[in-house]
Amino acid sequence: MPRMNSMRALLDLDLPLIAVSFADEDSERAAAEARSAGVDVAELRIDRFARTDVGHVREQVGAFAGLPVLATVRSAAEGGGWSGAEEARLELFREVAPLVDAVDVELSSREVVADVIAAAHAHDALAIVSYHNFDHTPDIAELDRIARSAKEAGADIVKISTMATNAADLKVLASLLVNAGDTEMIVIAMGEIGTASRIFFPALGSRLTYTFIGHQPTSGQLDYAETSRLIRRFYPEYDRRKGGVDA
Ligand SMILES: O=C1C[C@@](O)(C(=O)O)C[C@@H](O)[C@@H]1O
Repeated sequence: MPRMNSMRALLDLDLPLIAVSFADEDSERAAAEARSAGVDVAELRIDRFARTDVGHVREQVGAFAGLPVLATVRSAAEGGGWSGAEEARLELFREVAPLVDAVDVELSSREVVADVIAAAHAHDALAIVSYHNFDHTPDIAELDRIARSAKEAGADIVKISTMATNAADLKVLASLLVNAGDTEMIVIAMGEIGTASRIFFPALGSRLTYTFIGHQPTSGQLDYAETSRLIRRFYPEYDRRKGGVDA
């Protein structure tokens, strides 16, 4: 039976969307809180789970039923917690693809990226192809090249998340968004200087902003409550248009 991809339905509204990242701690409670708070997307950071056997991972995804779910198994090479074999990571992606709305795989994960995208597409899940740089923001030519490669690899959404160390970095990332053409993008400037990007890059077309409830995972992130307040403040359409989809 074809299933509805609820993240795609939200994206189609063309509004800023707010994700909260979760590991596998007390998922039933966390999911209930996310549902009642009106979180748009639950990002499951499977790479940060205490256990990654298939049964456990499926159960965790199940706990978030009713919310759009994005599955991430971030490689250690890009700042994630996955240091296991690539084959096992691919297997996890294949297991969750039929259960989730989107997956996030790094462009640099050359061994598995094509297969992860194919697994997502086989189940009508969106493929986010990502690039992270926790050290600096590369120049615009390099970022353009990365974004083009991710798109060519089959990304539905290209995600670029880099450390901003000065105002010029913010401008580089903003120009990437402004010149994205028909490439769907998520662009994040990490670090304290980048905090503004988490609220204002959606105005330039960034499709998702990442937040947390509880412990701050990445420098510069605002928590869900504050993000949600600011998004509502700056995007008056947010509540009005989303109402129809969430119901
Ligand atoms: O890559 C991203 C962006 C992020 O690192 C951030 O800085 O908001 C948070 C991660 O959970 C997510 O997968």
